[in-house]
Formats: sequence, C-alpha cells, structure tokens
Amino acid sequence: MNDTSSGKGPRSPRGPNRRSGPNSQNSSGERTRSRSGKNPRSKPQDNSTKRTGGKLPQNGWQSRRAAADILMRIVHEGADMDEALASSKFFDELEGPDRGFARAIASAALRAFGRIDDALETYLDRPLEKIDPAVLSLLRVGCAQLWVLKAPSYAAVDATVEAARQWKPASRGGGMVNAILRRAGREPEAYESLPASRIWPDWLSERFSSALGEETTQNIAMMQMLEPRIDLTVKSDPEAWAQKLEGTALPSGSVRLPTGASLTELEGYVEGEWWVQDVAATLPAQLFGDVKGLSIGDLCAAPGGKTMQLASKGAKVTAIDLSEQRIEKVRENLERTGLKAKTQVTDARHWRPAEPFDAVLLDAPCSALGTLRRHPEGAWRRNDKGLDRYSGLQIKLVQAAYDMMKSGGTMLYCVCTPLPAEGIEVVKEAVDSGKWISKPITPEEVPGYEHAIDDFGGLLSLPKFDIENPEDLITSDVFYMARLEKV
Ligand SMILES: C[S@@+](CC[C@H](N)C(=O)[O-])C[C@H]1O[C@@H](n2cnc3c(N)ncnc32)[C@H](O)[C@@H]1O
Repeated sequence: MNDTSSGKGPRSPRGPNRRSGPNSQNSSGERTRSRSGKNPRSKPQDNSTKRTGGKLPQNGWQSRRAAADILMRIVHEGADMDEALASSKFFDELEGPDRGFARAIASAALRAFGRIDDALETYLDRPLEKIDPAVLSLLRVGCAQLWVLKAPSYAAVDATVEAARQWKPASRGGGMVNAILRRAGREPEAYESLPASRIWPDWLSERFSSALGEETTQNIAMMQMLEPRIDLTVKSDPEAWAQKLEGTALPSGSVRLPTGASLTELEGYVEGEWWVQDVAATLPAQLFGDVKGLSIGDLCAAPGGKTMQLASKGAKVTAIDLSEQRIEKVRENLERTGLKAKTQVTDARHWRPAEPFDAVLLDAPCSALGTLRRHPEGAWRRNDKGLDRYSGLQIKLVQAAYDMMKSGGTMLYCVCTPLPAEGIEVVKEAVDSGKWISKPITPEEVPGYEHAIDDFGGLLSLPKFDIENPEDLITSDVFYMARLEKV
C-alpha cells in the first residue's frame, strides 16, 4: 500500500523536507557534503541512454511546456501525477505521441528530482527557490531530457527555450533557460558525478544505505531512474502473447510490452486474457507451485493481481481486503478476466475463515519504497518516522495468517519495499517464534532472479547490475518475499 503520509508533493526546492543537504552547513560552518568532483560512491554510468537514447520524438515546444506545467502542479501544488495530467490544459491540448512524451519528461524529472536540482544549483548564483516556478520547472524538464532521457541536446534545448518564450509566466526567463540548458548539455558532469541516490531526500538515501549498504542503495536509485516498463501476466502461453503484442517474454513468464503501448486497445484486453502486473509482483504467487484445488486466502488482495494469478491456476481463492473501494477493483478485474474468487471486505487481523485455508498469500501493507519509480514524488511526501509504523502491523498479519490456515500449509509473505525491517526481520521473527519454518526459495523457481535469493532463502527482487550487457537487465519493482510453512 502506498504511504503518502506527510502531505504535499516534492517540496519546492529547499523546503524543510528536503536535504539537510548538499549545500547546507553544519554548526561549524562547514559544508556537510561535497558537491564537486567525482563522488567515490557514485556508480558507473547508468544505462538509461541505451533505453531511450536517440529515439525520442522530435516534438515541439508544446510538449515541453505541458511537461513543465505538469511538474509544477506536482511540485508546487501537491498534485499527484493523475491530478496534474487531468488539470493541465497544456497537456489536454496535446495529441497522440506528444501526450506520452510530455508525461515521460515530467516523470523522468520526478524520478531524478533531487539529483537534477543538486546539479542545477551548481550552475546558478542563487538558490533554486528564488527562481520563478515556471522557469525552474522548464529548467528541470530540460535537464531531465538531457540527463535522464538522454535526448539530443539540440532538440531538448531549443524546444524548451521556445517553451519559455511562449509561456507567459516563464517568458522573462527565456535567456536564462537558454544559457543554463546549453551549459547542462555541455557539462553533464554536474549531474553524472553525483551518486545516483541523490535523487532522493537525504534522510531516505541514508535510511537505505544504513539498512542495505551503499551498493544496493545506488542500484535501487539507478533502477528508479530507468523508465518503468509495463509487464503483463497472461493466463497462458507467454511466448505467443509476446509475439502478438510485439513484446518480450521474460524468463519468469511475464510479457514485457514495448513502451508507448495503449493498453485498452491491445489484443486480449477486452477478452481478459491478461492483466498488468510488474514482473516481481508475480513471483510470490508462483512460489506456491501447483495450487490446483487448494483453498488460498489472499490476505491483502486489492486490486487483485495475485488473486487472479492463483485463480487462473485453479486455486479456490478468497480475496480479503480492508477497503470496500479497493475490493471493488478486485471484482472488476475478476469480471474482465472471467476468473472466479470469493471476495471479503474485512480487517484480516481479526477475520477468520469458517474452514482453515490450505495456504495463505500475505502481501502486507508496507512503506512501498520498492515502487517509487512509478510514484517518484512519494519519496518527497514521506518522512523518516512514518516508515516505522509498518512492521508492527506486518507481524500482526503474520499471526493472523497462522490462525487462518492448516498445519503444514504454506504462507508466502511479501512486501514491495527493500527495507529489512519490513521484510527479512518480520520473517525471522516469525521463524524464531517456533510457529513457522522457512521453505527456502530455490534458483530454479525464479528464472531471472537467481542472484536475488538471500542466505535465509528469501528473495529481494533487485536486478543484477554487474552483467556485461545492461540491456539484459530485468528491471522491476523491488519486492521482498519469503516462503514459510506452518508448523
Ligand atoms: C500492497 S496492496 C496489495 C496488492 C495486491 N496483493 C495485489 O497483488 O494486487 C495492500 C492492500 O492491503 C490492504 N490492507 C491494509 N491493511 C489491511 C488489513 N488490516 N486487512 C486487510 N487488508 C488490508 C489495503 O487496502 C491494500 O489494498
């Protein structure tokens, strides 16, 4: 479940929620972090160039203005992406690929937000908050094109400068946008020399690195900067569907779509032959093995991706969720796909089935830090303390799962966050209680994620970054999962 506990969008540049920061001073007046030169923690180049380089549409200034407007609504007005898209008249005026392009630019700017701002500051003689919001927004979308999407400099700069000239609130800043973006194109080191983790507020990168180590932190940040792909789970025959939809069949059976696909127009949507589900999110249900005829409680089920996976493999699923509104989504999804499952709106901590389940899938509510690449503004809306409230709830839900199932039954525990406090530590506590034993995940069960299995037999779905061809990376949301057996 997404946590957006602390309110509005990424603060405008130097808000209190931002960095303690690169440019801030400690009590003795020293800079707390150096911004110049190569940072020893920085990873080698990320591979975003290879994903999008040279393939961006050569659209005009209108899509840049729309991207800046969308970004401004998110950053300065606290809108989320959907609200910003719906309220931007400049976005509304765009058609076809221009709409996708404007959205992609705004999204890239948000995915690398803190790192772009830190690099931008090195070009400026005043703090970012002293710049007009519309001008600043254009600078951010200009830099996102150059540095994140690796757009050719001539296209990105000219069209963004033109957007400044055409957009009244930014028109006085045209000269500045021109000068800064030309410099950004010439001197990308200002961005590239910063560690990938500067995309986040300081407290968050510190939280990641103290829990996961520096290398894993940088890897997660690098993955956030890549444009998330759309994966489908198909009822059957992924190879055939990959061919039909001109996508790629991933080793674990998902179909990865080419970017820009319009989902509802694709073959098989109306017939309910597939649903959208990130590849990592498909692994927990697969780890039950053969589920035909088993009764399975899906404890935090909405919108129902895992329910549908289990139902399509012949399990008798009860989909349980606290939220009536969200369980309605499960029903809609079941209806479209023609799959069957019982639905139950209730608090899984207290509800118990009439007959114990053979197995339980617990996709517990969590800090959702593993899906930030899809909602990058969330990093700037959370706070450090807000993250600590989940493990207590997760432990209670594990206890509830125990009470709902037969001895010898399997529970799959998963969360979409890499934080050990919500993952492996919850699972270790369950095993230490003597009520569960671990059933380690084996490499054969998780093609593409063999490297991601930990010593305890759980799995953290991070890609392997040190492979020779980064195009082979299976990027995905970051899920932790473990399999336990009720004693
Ligand atoms: C991460 S989402 C689940 C995603 C889902 N399993 C899927 O694959 O589509 C977490 C869900 O947990 C539900 N939830 C939170 N607390 C709950 C509780 N105490 N009992 C039941 N559901 C709960 C939320 O309403 C939310 O829909």
